[in-house]
Amino acid sequence: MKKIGVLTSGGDAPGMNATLRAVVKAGTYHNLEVIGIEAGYIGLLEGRYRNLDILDVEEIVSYGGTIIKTGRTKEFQREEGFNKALDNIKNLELDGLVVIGGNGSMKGAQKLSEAGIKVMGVPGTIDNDITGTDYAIGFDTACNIVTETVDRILDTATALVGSTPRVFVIEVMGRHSGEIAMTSTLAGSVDALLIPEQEVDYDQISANLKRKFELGKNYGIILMAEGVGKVDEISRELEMRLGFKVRETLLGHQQRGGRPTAFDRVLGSKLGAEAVNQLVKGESSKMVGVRNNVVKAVELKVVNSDKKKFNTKNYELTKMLCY
Ligand SMILES: Nc1ncnc2c1ncn2[C@@H]1O[C@H](COP(=O)(O)OP(=O)(O)O)[C@@H](O)[C@H]1O
Ligand SMILES: O=P(O)(O)OC[C@H]1O[C@](O)(COP(=O)(O)O)[C@@H](O)[C@@H]1O
Repeated sequence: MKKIGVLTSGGDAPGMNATLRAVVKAGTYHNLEVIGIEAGYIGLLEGRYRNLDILDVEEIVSYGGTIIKTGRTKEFQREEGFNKALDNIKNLELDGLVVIGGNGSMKGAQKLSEAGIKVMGVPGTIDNDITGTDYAIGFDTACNIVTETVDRILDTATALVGSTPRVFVIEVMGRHSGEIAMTSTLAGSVDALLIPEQEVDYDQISANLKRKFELGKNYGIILMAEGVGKVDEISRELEMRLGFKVRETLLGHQQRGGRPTAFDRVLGSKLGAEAVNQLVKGESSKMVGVRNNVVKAVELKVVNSDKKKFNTKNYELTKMLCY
């Protein structure tokens, strides 16, 4: 093995740069040339790439985003585009490819491996919705940003006394996954959680809030994942039941920016280096992940065959903490 490629794909996630640094460092350590492919599968289609050496990545461990850019492209999923990508991998004479990304990216990685390319996946998505790993790179940073937002809203919620209680609904990312909202509910002072994995019961939420208001609490904080609906519509539903104005916060892409937490830097460093170690050992068609604090490689076909198991224990705990 002489030359490997690396790309970041799908939604960017804080910690992708720490992962890239580890890939380049581990590759260089193993005497490999490392090629950074730009903008995910777009770079494979368009032949956009550059050499990465240790000086390119020396300082990036603390940066958000990804220095080689990420991207989404439907063309890669079509036969013609996919074949173009395969030709470019062959022209580049890559002996292996590290794909850092989310669920869609892992599906693309599996297709490449089925076409004979030696591929190793690394889970990178703030959504933490990938089977085969307890944590994906970026999730911890996103949860910290959401937790800080809840703390800030809590300060203003508790400071101002009005004629009616003040209720705040915060929409966080997660089209298909409530992981960010659920974990941040465990971390902050939250009264209700709305996630796409569970049916939303507006009556139960407003009854719980009213019970707390009767106890003397004069505010409420609700976290909802974007997969449940729009924050303004959810707020109107709650207003109808509560009988007063509900305030909305749409957190958006702030959750994907800024410096990665130490957790995400360490995770990215471990998984990036392990992806290269696995390729050097001759392994392929796998994704490196962390299970019970141990770094392990899982077959991509297992990763892609199942939706990540919902953490029922965490959900039960949120019900108690929100009560
Ligand atoms: N089923 C698939 N087969 C092949 N490639 C895919 C598939 N799904 C997604 N991809 C590729 O992976 C890219 C990233 O996927 P996407 O779902 O947008 O992000 P993420 O990897 O973060 O989940 C897509 O733009 C597409 O090029
Ligand atoms: O940046 P975009 O294209 O608006 O995408 C937003 C989506 O990307 C994410 O931040 C990350 O999703 P992926 O990692 O699966 O791409 C989602 O939470 C969010 O719904």
